[in-house]
Amino acid sequence: MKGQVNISKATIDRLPLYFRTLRLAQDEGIDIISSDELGRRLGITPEQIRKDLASFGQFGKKGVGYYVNELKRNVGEILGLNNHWNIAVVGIGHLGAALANYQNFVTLGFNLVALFDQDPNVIGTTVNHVKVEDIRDMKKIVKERNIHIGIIAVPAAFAQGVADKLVDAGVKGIWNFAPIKMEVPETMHIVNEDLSIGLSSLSYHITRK
Ligand SMILES: NC(=O)c1ccc[n+]([C@@H]2O[C@H](COP(=O)([O-])OP(=O)(O)OC[C@H]3O[C@@H](n4cnc5c(N)ncnc54)[C@H](O)[C@@H]3O)[C@@H](O)[C@H]2O)c1
Repeated sequence: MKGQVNISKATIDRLPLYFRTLRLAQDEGIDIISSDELGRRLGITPEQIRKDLASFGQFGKKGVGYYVNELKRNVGEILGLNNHWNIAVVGIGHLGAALANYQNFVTLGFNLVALFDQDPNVIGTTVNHVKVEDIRDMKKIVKERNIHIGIIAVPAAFAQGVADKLVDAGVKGIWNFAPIKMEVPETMHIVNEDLSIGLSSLSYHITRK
C-alpha cells in the first residue's frame, strides 16, 4: 500500500462506505466486483471510486474488477479496523445503552470493554453483558483494560468534563454525541456525531418536493 499522504477528508469519509458495501457483497457470495457495480450500489461515480482507491495503492485488475475479499481486507487495514480497538461508553442513558447494545461494532472489530455512569441507580446494572461502573474509577479502568476510544453520551452540560477525564485517562480518540463543541488537545482525535443533521437535511429535501 502507498504511503498515505495528503488524502482528502472526503476520500477518507467514503472509505467506511466502501468497506460496508464490500462486506455486504462478501455476505452475498460475490467474488469480484467492478467499480461500476460498487458505484451503482453507493451512488458514487466509478471514476471517483477508482480515484479514491488509487490514492492508497494498486487495487483490482483492469477489465476484471476488484476481488471483494482482498479489497475489503485492504480497506479494513487502511481504516485500522484490524487493530481490534477497545471502546468504552460514558453515560448509559437512552443513547449510551443503545450504543452499548449495537452488535455491529463487534463485527467491525471494536470490543466494548467498559461502561461508565455517575448515577448510583445505573452503576452496577449490566448492558450487553458489560457492567456499568462508576465514572470515578474511569482513569484506572482505562489503563487496566487498554481502552483506546471513549464514546460520550452524557448531557451536554457534562460532556466537556467527561472529555477532559477521557483525555487525562489516556484514550486515543473520542466519539462525541453531545451537542457541544469540545475543547480537546490538538493531539486528540475527536469525531462529533449528530443524527439530527441527517433528519434536518431530510426535512430540507421533502420541504422542496
Ligand atoms: N448525536 C446524536 O445524534 C444524539 C442523539 C441522541 C442523544 N444525543 C445526546 O446524547 C446525550 C445523552 O442523551 P440521552 O437521551 O441518552 O440522555 P439520558 O439522560 O437518557 O442519559 C444520560 C446519562 O448520562 C449520565 N451522566 C450524566 N452526567 C454524567 C457524568 N458526568 N459522568 C457519567 N455519566 C453521566 C446520566 O446518569 C445518564 O445515565 C445528550 O448529550 C444528547 O443530547 C445525541
